[in-house]
Amino acid sequence: MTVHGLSKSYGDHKVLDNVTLHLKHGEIFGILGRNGVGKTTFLESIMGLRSYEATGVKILGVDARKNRKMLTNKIGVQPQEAALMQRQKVYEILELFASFYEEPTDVPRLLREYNLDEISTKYVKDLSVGQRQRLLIALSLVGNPSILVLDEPTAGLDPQIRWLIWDNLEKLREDGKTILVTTHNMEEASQLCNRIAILHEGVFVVCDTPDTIIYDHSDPIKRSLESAFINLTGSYLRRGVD
Ligand SMILES: Nc1ncnc2c1ncn2[C@@H]1O[C@H](COP(=O)(O)OP(=O)(O)OP(=O)(O)O)[C@@H](O)[C@H]1O
Repeated sequence: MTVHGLSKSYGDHKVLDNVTLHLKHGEIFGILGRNGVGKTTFLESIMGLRSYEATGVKILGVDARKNRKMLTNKIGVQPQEAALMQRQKVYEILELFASFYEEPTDVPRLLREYNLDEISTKYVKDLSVGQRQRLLIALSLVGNPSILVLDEPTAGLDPQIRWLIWDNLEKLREDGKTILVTTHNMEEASQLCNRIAILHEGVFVVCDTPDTIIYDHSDPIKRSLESAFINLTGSYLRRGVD
C-alpha cells in the first residue's frame, strides 16, 4: 500500500499535510500520535470513507479511488460500533456479514479464534466491552481480506483480551496479511509492530522499526518508545485539546 502526498482539511483546519507512507506486504504497521492529531482521519481517508486530496493512493497495486469496489473485498475494516444491530445474536451478525462476500472466512473458526464460541447465541446488546470489541475485529476479518485496518483495536481492554488480539494479529501476519493499526499503547506498538510512524502536526515525523526509533529518539537513561514519542511530539499539554 502506498500513499503519496495525502492532505486533508476540515474547513481551515489542516489535519494531514502532504503525508506519504509505504506499507510492506505482510507487516504490522502502527500509526501513533497524540489525541486528535489525525490518525482516524488518515485511516478513513485511505479507506475512501472521507474525501481527501492526494497525488496517489495505491492499494494492492491499484489506484484506490478508481477501484473502490474491488478493494472493498480485499480490505478488512473494523466496523463502527453503530454497525452492530443490538437485537442480533453474535453468530447471526457474523453470518450476515459473511453473506456479503463471495469467499468469506469460516464463521465457526472466527468464533473460536476470538473466544466468541461460548457466547455465540448472546445478543449484541448483552455483550461486555471486551466481547463487543472481539466481535468487531472478527467482523473485519469475515471477508478474508488481504489488508486489515484497525483503529485502536485494544483501547480500554484488559490484558487478557489484549493478548488474545495480539496473538491473533501475529497469526494473521504469519498468514501473509498486511495490518495497519493505530494505537496509544506503546507496549503494543513496540512488541507487535514491525514498523511505526508517528503523526505530529500533520506529518509523519518518523517512520521506522520500534528499536530504531527507541535508539534514535528516546532518552539514553529511559530507553523506551514512550520516551521517544514524547521527545518527538512534545511533553506540553495542548490548550483546549488535552
Ligand atoms: N468530521 C469532522 N469535522 C471537523 N473536524 C473533524 C472531523 N473529524 C475529525 N475532526 C478533527 O480533526 C482532528 C483529527 O481527528 P482524528 O479523529 O482523526 O484524530 P485521532 O488522531 O484519531 O484522535 P484520537 O487519538 O483522539 O482518536 C481533530 O481535531 C478532530 O476534532
